[in-house]
Amino acid sequence: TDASVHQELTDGFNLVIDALKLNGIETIYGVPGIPITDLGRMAQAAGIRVVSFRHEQHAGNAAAIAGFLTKKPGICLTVSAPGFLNGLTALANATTNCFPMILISGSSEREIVDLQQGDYEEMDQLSIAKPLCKAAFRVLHAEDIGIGVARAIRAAVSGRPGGVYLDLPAKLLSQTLDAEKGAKSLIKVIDPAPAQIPAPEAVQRAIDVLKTAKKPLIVLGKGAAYAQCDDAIRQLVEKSGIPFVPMSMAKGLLPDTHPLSAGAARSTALKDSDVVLLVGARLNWLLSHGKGKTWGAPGSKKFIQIDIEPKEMDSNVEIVAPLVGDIGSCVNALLGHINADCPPPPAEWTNAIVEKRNANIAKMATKLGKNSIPMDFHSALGALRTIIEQRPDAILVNEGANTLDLARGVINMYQPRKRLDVGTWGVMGIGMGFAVAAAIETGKPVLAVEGDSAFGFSGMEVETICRYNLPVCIVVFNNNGIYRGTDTDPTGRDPGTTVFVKDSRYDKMMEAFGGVGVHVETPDALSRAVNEAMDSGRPTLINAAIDPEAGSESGNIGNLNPQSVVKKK
Ligand SMILES: Cc1ncc(Cc2csc(CCOP(=O)(O)OP(=O)(O)O)c2C)c(N)n1
Ligand SMILES: [Mg+2]
Repeated sequence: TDASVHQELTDGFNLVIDALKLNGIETIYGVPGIPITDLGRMAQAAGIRVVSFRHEQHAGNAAAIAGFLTKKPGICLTVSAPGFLNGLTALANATTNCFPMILISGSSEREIVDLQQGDYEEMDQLSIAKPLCKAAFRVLHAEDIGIGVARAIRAAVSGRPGGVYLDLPAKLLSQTLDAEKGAKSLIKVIDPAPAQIPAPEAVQRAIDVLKTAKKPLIVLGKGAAYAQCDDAIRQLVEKSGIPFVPMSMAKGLLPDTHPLSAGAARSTALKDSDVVLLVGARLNWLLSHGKGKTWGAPGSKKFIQIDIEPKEMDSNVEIVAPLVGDIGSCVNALLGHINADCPPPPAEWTNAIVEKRNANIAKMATKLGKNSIPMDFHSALGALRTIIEQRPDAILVNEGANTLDLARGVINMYQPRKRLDVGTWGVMGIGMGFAVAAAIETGKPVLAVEGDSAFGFSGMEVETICRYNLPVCIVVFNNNGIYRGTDTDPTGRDPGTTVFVKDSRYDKMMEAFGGVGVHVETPDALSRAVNEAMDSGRPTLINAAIDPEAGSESGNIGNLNPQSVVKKK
C-alpha cells in the first residue's frame, strides 16, 4: 500500500547513534575499520565528536579516563578481532580501576563464528571479553539495540563502575526497521547510578568505632575522587580534624598543602594510627593488603571501610565497621554525627603527623633546588612542582617508574581529579590516551610527565594530539632507559635489555606532525619550555635529558621483583 511504500525506515547504524545521543554520550574514541568505519562517520555527522586514534589500546584508555572524569561511560569503538583485542587491555584496566567505559566492537556473524567457518577477523569476542570486564552483551536484532545500549550504560556506571563490552555483529548495522518502531525501541536510562544509602546501624557502628580512636586516620582512594562529593569529603576531614592520606589519584581532593594532609608522612600515619577510615580505597597491594610492617603491630588497627561493593569488606583484613553504599551518601551520613558525637583527635597525634610531614618535606626540599646538568629526577620535578602550584587547574598525567613514583611525592595537587596515572595495575601506556581525553573532556591544559619507556607505549598518538590540536604538553624524562640508562649485555653482543638509544630526541617526533619540539638539559630551561607550552596551548613535546645513573630499578616497588639465588658458574 502507499503507506508501506513511503514507510520511513531506520537501521542499526542510526539506532546505535540515536541510543548513544539519547543517553547524553557526546564523544566516541576509536579506530576506524571494517565493519564500523561508516558507524564512526555517521556518528560524527550526527554531532557526536569522534576521536580517531592510531591504536585501539589508547582509544580505550581515553574512553576509560573520560568515564572517570565525567561519571558517564566513556565509549571506545573498534573493529573486530585484532582491534577488539587491542581494546581489551584498556577494558580490563578500566574494570580493575573501576572506571566506567563501554568497548563497542564490530564482530563476525554468529552463524559463521559458531561453525568456525573462517570469517574475516573471526573471533568469539563476547566469550573472550566476559572474564575481563564487568558485563558483556551482544545484540543480534536492530529492535534490541535500545535495550543493549541501555544495559551497557547501566552496567558501566551503577554500583562499582567498570568496563562493559557491547558486541555488534556487522549485519546488525545494516538491518532496517520502521523508523517509528525504532524510535520507540530506544531507552533513556533512568537513574543509572542510584544512590545507595548505608544502613543507620552501620553508620552508628562506624561512629562508635571512630569515637574510640586516639590516632585516627582517613585514607582517600580514587573512588572518593570519582564520587565527585568533594565538599562532603572536605567537611569530613575538617569537621573531624582527622589527618588524611590521599592515594595517588585522590590527591587534590583536599590540597596536598592542607594542614591535615599526612601524605608526606604516609609511613608514620599508616604505622602509628589506631583507627583507619578507608573512603573508596581498597586494601590491595598499594596499601600492603592492610597488614605487615606498613601497618605496625599486628592487630593494632581497626578498619572502618566505605565502599559501594559489599564483597570488598574483609577482602584482606577484618573490617570492624563496614559502611556499604555510595561514597557521597556514606560520608554525608557520617557527617551528621561527626561534630556532635566525635571530639577531634588528641593534639599529640595530629602534632606528631605535622612534625613528621614537615621534616620529610624539608628533607625533600634539599634535593629540589639544584639547577645541575645532567638533571636528575628531583631537580626536574622541582621545576614541574612549581608549575603545577602556579597552574592548579592543569591536569597532570603521569607514568613511568622513577618518573611516576618520585613525581607522586614531589608534585603537590590542589584540586580533585587533576592527577591521572597508572592506577591499581601500574600499567604503562596510559599516557597519551589519558592526555587526549583529559584535554577533550575538560578543555583544560594537560601536562603529561612521562618516563621515556612509558612514553614509548603510546608515543605514536602524538600525531593524534597534533591532528586535534590539543593543549597537551608532554615532558619525556629521557634517562635512556627503563628505570636507568646504564644496563649492559654481559656477552657484549647487544645493548642491555633495559636501555634505549643514547640521547634520543623524542621532541623530533612531535615536530614531525607540526607540533612544538624542545630539548632541555636544565630545570630552568624545562620551566621555560613548559610555561611557553601551557601559555600557547600548542601540542608540545619536551625531551628532558635526565642522568641515566639517577634512577632505581622499578622505582619504589623494586621489592616486588623476584631475585635468582642461583649464581651461574
Ligand atoms: C604494559 C606494561 N609493560 C611493562 C611494565 C613494566 C614497567 C613498569 S615501569 C616501566 C617503565 C619504566 O621506565 P620509564 O623510562 O618509563 O621510567 P623511569 O623509571 O623514569 O626510567 C615498565 C616497562 C608495565 N608496568 N606495564
Ligand atoms: Mg626511563
